[in-house]
Amino acid sequence: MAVTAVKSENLEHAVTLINKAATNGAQLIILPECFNSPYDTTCFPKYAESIPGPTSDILAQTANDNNVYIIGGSIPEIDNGEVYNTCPVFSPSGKLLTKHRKMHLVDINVPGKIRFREADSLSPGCDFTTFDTPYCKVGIGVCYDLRFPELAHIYGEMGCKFLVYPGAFNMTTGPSHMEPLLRARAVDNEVYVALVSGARNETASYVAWGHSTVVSPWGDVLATTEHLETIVYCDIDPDFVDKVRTHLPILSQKRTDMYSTVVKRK
Ligand SMILES: NC(=O)CC(=O)C(=O)O
Repeated sequence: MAVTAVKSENLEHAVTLINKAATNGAQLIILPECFNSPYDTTCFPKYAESIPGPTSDILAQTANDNNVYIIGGSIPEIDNGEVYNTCPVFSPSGKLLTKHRKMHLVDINVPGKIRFREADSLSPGCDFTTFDTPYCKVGIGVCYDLRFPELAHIYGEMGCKFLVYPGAFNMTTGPSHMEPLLRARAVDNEVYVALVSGARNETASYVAWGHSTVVSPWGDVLATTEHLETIVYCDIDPDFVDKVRTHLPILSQKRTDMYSTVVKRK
């Protein structure tokens, strides 16, 4: 999705795209990171709103109108004076099922290329976020969360077969890192993984890499795109997760007598 600086335009446009995807048969629809605001630390406090709030009300109504799940990308959320980068999730009846506040905030400095520090205006989330669908359990991260294998592993342990990351990789990290990270999380945990990005806008302060992609539990790229706005469609087969796990039972072959991933806070 191409995102502009005008929130109302972004919301209207998101609804148009969701309606189109649903008309074409999508049952679970994912928006990109920061779909109602520029991805810019100076914008987050200005665009921030509560959840539930105006943006989440529109997504709830749109989910209900189309009878689809919506993973609402992310929006700057304000709560008790703190601003979070938050992904709200809606059921086909328009119920807010859960929300994921980006747990790992971007703090990168590649000299001469990119310096970006979300903590300049955001606070980190402290919750693991999953929800059930009739198809499978889904785990949510937001963009930089993809870089942390422990989170994906914990979601796998919680029973998720599909991990979804609304994201906005950039022109420095995206070309080298995004697809390998998606494929690694998929193969490590034998799950489907999707990252949904905003379209590239060369005039924005943060230029997104784009390339929204879905990867199978076997590590194959099932669907992807370039950097312009489009809708990427993909069929997910939760039974294929079981098949891969039977053929390559690595998850039960871990040497948990020697190491483990421990959840310290629920
Ligand atoms: N925008 C992000 O959260 C992540 C990113 O750009 C990167 O990990 O690189």
